[in-house]
Amino acid sequence: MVTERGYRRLEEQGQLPPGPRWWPVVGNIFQLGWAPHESFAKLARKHGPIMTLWLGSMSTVVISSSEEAREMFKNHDVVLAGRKIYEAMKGDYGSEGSLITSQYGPHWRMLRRLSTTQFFVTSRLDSMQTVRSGCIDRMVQFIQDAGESGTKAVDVGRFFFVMSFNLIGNLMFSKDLLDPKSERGMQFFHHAGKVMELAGKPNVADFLPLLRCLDPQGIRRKTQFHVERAFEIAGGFIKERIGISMENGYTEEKRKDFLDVLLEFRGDGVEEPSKFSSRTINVIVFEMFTAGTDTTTSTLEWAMAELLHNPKTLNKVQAELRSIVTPDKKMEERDIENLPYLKAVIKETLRLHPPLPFLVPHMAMDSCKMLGYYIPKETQILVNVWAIGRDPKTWKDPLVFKPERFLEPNMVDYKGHHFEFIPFGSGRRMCPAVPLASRVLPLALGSLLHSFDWVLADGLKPEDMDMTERMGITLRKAVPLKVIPVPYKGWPVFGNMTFDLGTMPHRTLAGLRPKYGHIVWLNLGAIKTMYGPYWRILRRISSMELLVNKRINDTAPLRRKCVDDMVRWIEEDAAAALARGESGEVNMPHFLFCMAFNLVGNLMLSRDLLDSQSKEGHEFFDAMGKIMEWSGKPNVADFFPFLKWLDPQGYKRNMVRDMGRAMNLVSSFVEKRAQEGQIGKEKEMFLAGSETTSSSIEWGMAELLRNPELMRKAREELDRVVGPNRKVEERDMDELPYLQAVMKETLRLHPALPLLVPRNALQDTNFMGYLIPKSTQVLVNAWAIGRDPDAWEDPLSFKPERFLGSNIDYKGQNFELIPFGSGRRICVGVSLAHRVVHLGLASLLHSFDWELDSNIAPETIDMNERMGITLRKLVPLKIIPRKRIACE
Ligand code: HEM
Repeated sequence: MVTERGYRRLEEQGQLPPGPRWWPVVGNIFQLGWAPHESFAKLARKHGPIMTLWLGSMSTVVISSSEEAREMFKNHDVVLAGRKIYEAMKGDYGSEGSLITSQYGPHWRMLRRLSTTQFFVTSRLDSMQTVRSGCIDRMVQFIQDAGESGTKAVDVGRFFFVMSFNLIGNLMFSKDLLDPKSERGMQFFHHAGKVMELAGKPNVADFLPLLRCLDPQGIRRKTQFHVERAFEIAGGFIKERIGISMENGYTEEKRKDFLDVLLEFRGDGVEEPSKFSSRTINVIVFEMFTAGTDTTTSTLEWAMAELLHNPKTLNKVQAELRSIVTPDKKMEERDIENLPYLKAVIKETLRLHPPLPFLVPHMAMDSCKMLGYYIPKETQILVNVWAIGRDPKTWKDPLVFKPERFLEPNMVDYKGHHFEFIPFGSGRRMCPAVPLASRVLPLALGSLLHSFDWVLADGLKPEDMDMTERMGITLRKAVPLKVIPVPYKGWPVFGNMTFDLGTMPHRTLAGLRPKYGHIVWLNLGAIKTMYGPYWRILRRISSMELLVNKRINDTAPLRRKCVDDMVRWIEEDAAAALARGESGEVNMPHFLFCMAFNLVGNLMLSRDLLDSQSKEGHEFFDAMGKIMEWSGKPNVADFFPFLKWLDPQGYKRNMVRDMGRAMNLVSSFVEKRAQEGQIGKEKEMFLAGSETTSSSIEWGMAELLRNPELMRKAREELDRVVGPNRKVEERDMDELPYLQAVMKETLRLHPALPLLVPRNALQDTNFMGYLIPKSTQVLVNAWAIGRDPDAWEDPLSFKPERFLGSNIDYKGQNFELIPFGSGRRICVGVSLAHRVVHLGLASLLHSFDWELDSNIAPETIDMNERMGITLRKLVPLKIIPRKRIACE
């Protein structure tokens, strides 16, 4: 065997892996620092990914890159499968019964086989599923009680610890140890906790053999004391269990726990004992607690901390969860496979915060050669998985918490084959409990994210969170995470839903953007369409084939006629009002709507349908106004199908009535004037096409009236191009860039369909790194996009000039301006609408001077919006037309 002095000579000769200079006696101990994983990573940058350190007299090789780890586990796994036993682990109880601390050999093999074939085997884990979900349910309940319904901060780490402890307790003895009623359980918890605390303390006796017998910090003595107490208690549980099983005998139906497995074990009596002594059982039991609780707790606490530190990610993982597990249900283990993002969150947590940053220290069972270096027998081997998980050579933006990286196809997992990500180790000594951890970690985290919304305590901002690490038995968060759990009630709470939407959904949704980013997930209940039947109407028009270009070109004279009619009606209406001694104000939306409606009627049926003076015209307009009112109110029955027949707010009744009125009128026009029998979709087309065009012209007029200087410019351009002696024609449009800019600016600020027409995801889609599950309704907030300060300078000002000399238009190619949508489902009426809005607005400006009532100053024109079928002006624009001499 090589002596210590011998090792050092070998190092000097360059046969041992290189390393920093060491001091006599203490070696490199002073370079350990408070965060050895970090200090070692720093040293490795200088001395290489396989490096020798002297911890006192303990020669240590540190592996710090995936390539070196691959070499170790692939080619030297057996010889490096020993365990370095620390002082605290040594005791009278020895390492005889322990899987973690036993050296590689027959005893270890027997225990390991027991673990993999009995404890963590799928069939046993499946049969104990209810045990796990029970522990997690109790944790949710404890947190709910402690959080006092969303007002009080809780230390989540403590709850995770209790849950993991009880979980192991149940796996071992079918017993909740941490039950206030079980005093012995609480004592066991106390002593086990102390042992873990002591094991995490650096012990000088490990590094300086001379001091070993002195046990200078008393760590060994104290550890032994607590281990003994814990063993006594566990021994009591075991005895009781043996008593019970003698009394009752085991029946086949009884679910076996780990203790049953240990008690029933019968070995060959040669390489393995014929049966386990109670001491061995005690050691194995105790070891499961030490191995399982702190690792699970630390991972879950870090996962929560990272999510709160990255609210968008939190939002995203909750969205995924709540789309897969409805709020009235509990998350179950079988849901995990449908929650790829949640699994990715767990992996990303383990990448950045492996609970055992050096694995459990390995030891060379014999001397060997690795990567050309000599590794003497009994060298301690530390694999710095913390540094490997943050290696910039392997990981892009290694310090950023980005679960998306694990969503890519063929991405790595932690099963020990991808050496860039080995939080559970690899090879023979790899953690045997991976199958258990893969179930518990996502279930525990997912259940908490599903049951509660989480708010940081004391108004702490995510970016101000302290994310420092503290090294104990595992790598924990230095400052315990304090968060307020707000019970999540999901969509059955109507208040929540109404808040989500409001009567101005585009504004509400835009308001969520600063907090949640550009893609926001909302759970709007069970339905797929947000505004019930009206959106469906609009959706249909976009798939109709009626608006083909050729037809539009051929029908220019019809539009001209409809616009002329409008001008004439306005003139007559104003004259009649003046004759009645009124101011001559006309209700613009009424005439605009009639114009647009007739236009569609003419296009489709070659008939005028409305006459502004007719009784039907007024009745129709009134019904339309009512529909707008009803459709502007969110209807709970649209979100909750089971409420449909109740029609709780009576909206549906009213809507059906008014919709019926409008539809009947349309049908009667159609039948009367066109003698057409079956008209289905076309009826809807009338409403949708008329609404969008007329509301756009109304907004354009309103904006120009508010900005007289802009009105003057638009007028000047018209006078110059068209002149006083003829009407505006569609062919003039190319010569009217300012008018076009006015219309673009109007559609930017006031898109008629602010959320476009909702789309449905036809299949699960990965969209910009987010999972959009099949059937999700996708709303594009064109209104918010048009007002985005990142895309538009001074976005809230009406400035047509911004479009002069620019190529931006609304044909679906410039995504900052998409009032008609884009892509396959872009409004099929875009060319028609383009012509109608320009012709309509131009004719109105060219035919009349417009005056406001003398009490109203331009800048005080009410520009509030109202959401109906389209986004209308809340207060209908009423203005006085004065026929322009120029237009005679
Ligand atoms: C987040 C959860 C967990 C992580 C990250 C983790 C990680 C690890 C690591 C890194 C090792 C050492 C591998 C090596 O030395 O090469 C290990 C070993 C071990 N783990 Fe886990 N573990 C977790 C949960 C558990 C649980 C829940 C249990 C038991 C209930 C458990 C039982 C063990 C045992 C018995 C060993 C020793 C294996 C041996 O030496 O052969 N672990 N674990």
